[in-house]
Amino acid sequence: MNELRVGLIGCGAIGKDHALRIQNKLQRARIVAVTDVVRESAEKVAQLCDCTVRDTATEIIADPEIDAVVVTAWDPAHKELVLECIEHQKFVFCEKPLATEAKGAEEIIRTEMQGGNRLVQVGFMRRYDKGYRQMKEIIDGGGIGAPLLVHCAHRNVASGKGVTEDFMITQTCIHEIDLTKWLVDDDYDSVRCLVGRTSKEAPDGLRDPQMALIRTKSGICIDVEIFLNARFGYDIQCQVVGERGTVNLPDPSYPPIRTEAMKGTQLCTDWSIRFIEAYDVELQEWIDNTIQGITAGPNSWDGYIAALTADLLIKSRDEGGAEIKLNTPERPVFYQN
Ligand SMILES: NC(=O)c1ccc[n+]([C@@H]2O[C@H](COP(=O)([O-])OP(=O)(O)OC[C@H]3O[C@@H](n4cnc5c(N)ncnc54)[C@H](O)[C@@H]3O)[C@@H](O)[C@H]2O)c1
Ligand SMILES: O[C@H]1[C@H](O)[C@@H](O)[C@H](O)[C@@H](O)[C@H]1O
Repeated sequence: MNELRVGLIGCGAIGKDHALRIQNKLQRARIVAVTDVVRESAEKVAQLCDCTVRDTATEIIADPEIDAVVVTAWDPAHKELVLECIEHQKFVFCEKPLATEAKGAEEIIRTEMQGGNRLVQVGFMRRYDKGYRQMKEIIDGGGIGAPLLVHCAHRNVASGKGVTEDFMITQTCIHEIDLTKWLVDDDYDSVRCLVGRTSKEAPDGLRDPQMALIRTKSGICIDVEIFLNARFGYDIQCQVVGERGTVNLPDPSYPPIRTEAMKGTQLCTDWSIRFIEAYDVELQEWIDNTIQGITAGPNSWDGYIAALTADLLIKSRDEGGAEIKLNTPERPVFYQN
């Protein structure tokens, strides 16, 4: 196969971005069809990509002329769409989270293993970001000694419409849940989630910010600030403290400006720009691997462990911040890269 024929399900913000990057920017793939429960959204993207619109997701997944599927529908739809892809033995790139609860992700790994072929990649794109990759290289090379602590902040300008407290964990913190495990190469042992004073900027019913605390099996302590209504910018921070030094995630580079007795640099205001290069690298690698019939990158097992961790963070938060043990199951050989 020289070119991957891709069908995309969910034509909202990231669906449109991914469709356009596959169509115009990346190599060896083409969007052939899109769908969305809101037909107008699919039509807009189809027009931009010069491809067809299908009435249902099944018409994409079951089409023998489509080699692989990109799922960019909203979180609660992921599980069923991925299961349907597995049923048709179709390669699928699913945006995070793989499922909104661990039991959904568990069903996916069971079905995928029964089918005998690894087909799923989960959109944990931070692993493809240059800054995080540089940090990992330094940590793995022993550049700061053994990691002891990880400090993360995940700040959005504003919570989107309909965002719930559970989404703060399953949709936002899920990035750090996957990322820090990968960064320090350790499994999680226990979690806590604390809620303190809520910002007046947060909408009613959303206790924002929240703080996730995770301890790994080797004893590394990780804190993650989740702040959806931080207002000042889209600000992603990460620092790993080791026995002999620290390493920080570099901020995106912008020219320093001096004006009106102030100096500074611009800040991003959303994820689509902050991680634009990571999305490009992630999807290009997915395309290249899929053409060869390989799945690499974050797989369903990573999606499952992330969902399990998220479930327990929510439970801890709802129980007033109690520490909860994880008892992570061993990664099956099937899911070892
Ligand atoms: N990796 C990242 O950094 C990143 C960034 C943004 C969004 N996401 C994830 O991507 C997904 C989409 O996010 P978004 O910001 O584009 O949201 P969005 O609300 O802008 O778009 C979601 C689209 O999916 C459609 N949809 C919902 N259920 C559907 C179904 N069953 N079949 C077909 N279409 C369906 C909606 O009509 C909407 O057009 C979410 O799961 C989100 O968590 C990931
Ligand atoms: O909080 C948002 C995150 O910062 C983004 O990276 C996306 O994952 C988006 O879906 C979340 O709502």
